Amino acid sequence: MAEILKGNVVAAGIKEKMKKDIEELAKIGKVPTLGIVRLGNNPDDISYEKSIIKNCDTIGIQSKVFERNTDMTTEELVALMEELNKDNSVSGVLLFRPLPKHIDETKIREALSPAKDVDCMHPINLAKIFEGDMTGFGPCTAKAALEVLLYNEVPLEGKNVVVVNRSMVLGKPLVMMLLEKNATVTICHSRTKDLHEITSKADIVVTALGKAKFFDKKYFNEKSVCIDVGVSLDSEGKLSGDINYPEVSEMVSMITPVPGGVGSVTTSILLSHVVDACKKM
Ligand SMILES: Nc1nc(=O)c2c([nH]1)NC[C@@H]1CN(c3ccc(C(=O)N[C@@H](CCC(=O)O)C(=O)O)cc3)C=[N+]21
Repeated sequence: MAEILKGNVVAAGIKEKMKKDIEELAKIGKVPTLGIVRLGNNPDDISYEKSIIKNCDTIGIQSKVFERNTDMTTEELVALMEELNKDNSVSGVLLFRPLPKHIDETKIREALSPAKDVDCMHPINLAKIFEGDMTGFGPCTAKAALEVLLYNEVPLEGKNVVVVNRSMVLGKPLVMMLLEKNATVTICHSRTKDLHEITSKADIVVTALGKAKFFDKKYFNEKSVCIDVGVSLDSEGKLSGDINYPEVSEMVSMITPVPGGVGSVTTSILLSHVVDACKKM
């Protein structure tokens, strides 16, 4: 049986530090506030939003949801970002991605002020990650996957890590963060041939496909450390990760569950960024 790497213990440490900061801010009349921009009703956006609002409420951070239709234009979304930049009652902004195909993501990324960019979509903040500077706002999901590995003292130096995701939200920045820890990294994606041949030879596999229960036993070995970042609904409508959990957890050495794994850490990291953004305002 694999060791189950739960997110709540990792998140608890992050929240503890945050609470002290929120108390200090309250003394000077400041309440950290997150603006959430959501286009449409993607299940993984909704799942993240629920987790964010629940955590904001318990920890004393304000959240404001800006819900818009998926047919919104690039210009309208740029205008919303500019409005939020000027809004002194908003400390940080999260825009759910991927965006609808007709939206020009480049323009949107540049529209948000880097100081409010708590999920690292502005090119300036991303560039820092690619230069090996981990001091700014990194992408929350990528940071969460790394935090789970660090908290559980999984060795990274010289290890083979395969990341199945090539997005700017997760795969590409995570690979840069792992390089900083001296891991040997491989990115796989939808056109990768014989994916299981590559993942089953790795020490650590990070999955983020958004295909419920896609990865079965043949993708892993007995020593595999499995970090499941996928969030989607299975055929019964239940929240599920990319990994066929019951089957795979019998075989590998460590695995994160969904829900209750990386997701809960992602939320805490996002909120800690909101607190940091508020401190600098
Ligand atoms: N710009 C951007 N950054 C993201 O980081 C991002 C995004 N867009 N789009 C959507 C995906 C999805 N995602 C989740 C994070 C946490 C949970 C989470 O905390 N889930 C809870 C369960 C919540 C429930 O029960 O519904 C858990 O895993 O325990 C879920 C999903 C981040 N994403």
